[in-house]
Formats: sequence, structure tokens, C-alpha cells
Amino acid sequence: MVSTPDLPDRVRLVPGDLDRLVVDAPSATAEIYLQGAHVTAWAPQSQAPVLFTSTASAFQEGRAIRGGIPLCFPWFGPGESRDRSPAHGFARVRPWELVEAVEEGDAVTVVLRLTDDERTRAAWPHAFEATYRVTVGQSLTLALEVRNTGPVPARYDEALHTYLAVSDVASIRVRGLEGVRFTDEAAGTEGTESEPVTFDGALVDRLYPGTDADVVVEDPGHGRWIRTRTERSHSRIVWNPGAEKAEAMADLETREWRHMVCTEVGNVWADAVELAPGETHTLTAEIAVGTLDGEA
Ligand SMILES: O=P(O)(O)OC[C@H]1O[C@@H](O)[C@H](O)[C@@H](O)[C@@H]1O
Repeated sequence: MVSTPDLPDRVRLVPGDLDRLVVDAPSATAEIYLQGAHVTAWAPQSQAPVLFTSTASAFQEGRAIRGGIPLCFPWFGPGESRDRSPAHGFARVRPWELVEAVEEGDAVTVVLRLTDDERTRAAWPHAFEATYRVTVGQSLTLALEVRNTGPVPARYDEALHTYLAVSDVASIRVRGLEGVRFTDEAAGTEGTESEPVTFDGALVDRLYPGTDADVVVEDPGHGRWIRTRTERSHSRIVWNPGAEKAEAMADLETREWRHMVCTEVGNVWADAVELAPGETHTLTAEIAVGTLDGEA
């Protein structure tokens, strides 16, 4: 039995079918579920919610939450070999340990940890310690540190599968990937982005390997941009299910697909991380918001 650390006044642990942390920092609010270390809400003060979480999502033990920031580890999707299950790895459906929560100026940092056990080793034969630092502030900073605590090299995928809230996906543009090669997972084709990505109601599922690009969602309906900037993260994914696929998804309300876009960052498949025994790798992402008349 793991004991709960003392929490600062600005952080509450709310028990439920799934326990969650409610953070009310001077600069921003957020919610983080212990299952999956899943951030489901973040809004800097005076901003509308930046993350999208489906009103039809299950919040049940062992089931992935639809929305927020699913943490994909140690494989992405069905894995590069396309035969892995559960989709996006086990980390998003496992309970993470709350290590600490601390106030730092006008922000709050929450630290969560996942280590291997019998169940994870049955799915992936490696010993590891994953530490996730979520800093809730004017921007949202996410740092995923993975240490190989086993005796053999380990290779893994990792991704922060961020669902951003948008006014209408048909009116947004995703900038930053112009000139970057991608594989279209829906069509099974490859290409190079020549323009910002736009959405017309069809499935968009593109993986951009080998890029460190900042990805900026411009949303005229909300009058704002949302930028994701990273360190040590070389893959980007852009996903929106579109009308037809969304219809078949039980955990997405009709038409909710119009109000979300996933701009994901990580190191997946060709960009997978390889760690020698005892080695550590840390991916960081910073999500920031600004008004469209300002610079992204
Ligand atoms: O339904 P899930 O497992 O959360 O995955 C959602 C999507 O996640 C995206 O990252 C993948 O590129 C898609 O192929 C996938 O459909």
C-alpha cells in the first residue's frame, strides 16, 4: 500500500472510480488522473480550457480516457510491428504513484511514477522507472523521464497524445510541419507537407518522424494559437478521426470530433529510444497559448 504524500493547499486528491488531482494554481487550473498520469484539463487563468476531454469518455479502471493527454508507453499505437496490445501501451491504463506535488511561484508541479511489475513485464520484458513531472502554470510543461533499471538494453516508444480543444476543426490550421515528410496511416501513403494541415471531415492520421518542429494550432474561432515545443522528442503525429470514424467511437459524443485535434509529440517507431542498462532519457514538451494577433 503506497501512502499519499502531503499536498499543498492548491492541490486536492479527489477519490472516485478513478482518483484524480485537482490543481488550482495562481496561474492555471488542471486535473490529473492517477490512472495513466493522465492530464485531462488545463487552463491558464483567463483562458478557455485548452485540452479537450470527451463528455462520453469512460472513467473506469483499466479503460483509457478519451481526451486530455494520454501518455503512450512503451509502444505507440499497435507498435511498429503492428501487433501490440493494448493500443498505445500499458502506461495509460495503469495506476501511477503520486510522488509529490509542490508549489513553485505561481505554478504547481506534480510528480508521478510508474515502475515495472509482474503485469508490465508480462507485456514488455524490461525493468524501468518512469517519472512524469507535470508543471501547471501559464504554460503546461511535461517531462517524462525513463530509466532502464534492468540488466539489458531496452527500446521503447513514448508519446504525449495531446487532445487540444478547438472551436471547429474545419476552421483551424496546424502550422510548423511544412516541408516535413510524413506517412499517412489512414491511406498507407507517404508525402511531404507543403502547407499547414487543415481538416475537412475526413480522417487525418499522419506520423512525422525525425522532426523537432514546433507545432502551432491556429484557431480563429477562439482567437488563439496553441503551440507545442519540445526537447529530445523527434516524432510528431496529427490526428482527427473525422465524421465516419468518430461515429463508430463509443467514447466520443456525436460531433465532438469537430471540437478537438490531436497534436502529439514523442519518439515513436523509427525514432524509438534505446537505453543501455542504467541509462535515462527525458522528453519534455511545453504547451503555450497566445492570442492570434500575437507571435507564436
Ligand atoms: O483510440 P486510441 O487507441 O486512443 O487511438 C487514437 C488514435 O491515436 C493516434 O495517435 C493514432 O495515430 C491513431 O491511429 C489512433 O486511432
